[in-house]
Amino acid sequence: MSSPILEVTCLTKAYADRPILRGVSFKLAAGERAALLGPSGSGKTTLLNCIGGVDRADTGVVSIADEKLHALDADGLARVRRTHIGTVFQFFHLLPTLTAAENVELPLQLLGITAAEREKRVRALLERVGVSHRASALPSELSGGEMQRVAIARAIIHRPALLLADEPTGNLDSHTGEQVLDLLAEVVQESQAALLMVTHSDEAAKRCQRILRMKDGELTEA
Ligand SMILES: Nc1ncnc2c1ncn2[C@@H]1O[C@H](COP(=O)(O)OP(=O)(O)OP(=O)(O)O)[C@@H](O)[C@H]1O
Repeated sequence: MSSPILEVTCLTKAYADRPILRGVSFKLAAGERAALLGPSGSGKTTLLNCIGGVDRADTGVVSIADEKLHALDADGLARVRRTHIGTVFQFFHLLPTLTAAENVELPLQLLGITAAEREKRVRALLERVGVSHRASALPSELSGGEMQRVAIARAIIHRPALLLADEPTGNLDSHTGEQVLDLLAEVVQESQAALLMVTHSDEAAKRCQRILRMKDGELTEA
């Protein structure tokens, strides 16, 4: 069997001596979609941040596409994040002074992809996520659903192995949220990325094959 895209082993993290993650272990394979559920304050975002290289775990191992995060310096971590990880946030986090197309293009610029190739891929992906007619719009001119479609395109444009989503529908009405969830599931399926999605939404969890639950710093699988 091929090695997992994401392997988390015995991860621990404390804030001011208060344990938040108490030995979290799980694996995700290519094409797998996992919902991460749990009460507020149970450590879901902390876990996502340690996996995404935004925060460092105290002990334990996060391995993404066979790269062990704790062994990397800041440059190495930035490289792994640019290459292997895409992230979708609740509040979209689009850069306000860039157009939709420029936001989506950004990860490819960071990877040094040529302008011609960037333009081709951005155009095709905006088409795929249903916002090609809004390519020249600034984020402030987009609806919430359009912003999240653009953000999803930005998260997958560089074909990452791992997609992290933190409450991707938390700021959308339920109908728009369901459309965005369908899109997210489809693009993950098409790209065979692994998806780890923090959510409080049953609708979001339904679209995942695996349900992981955080409780008191420990992870269990339903
Ligand atoms: N930088 C930090 N410094 C200190 N404590 C923190 C920090 N970040 C998070 N915490 C605490 O760690 C605990 C877990 O937070 P986390 O955001 O991971 O929970 P969560 O499960 O994602 O919650 P929610 O569902 O409300 O977003 C909380 O009690 C939070 O206050």
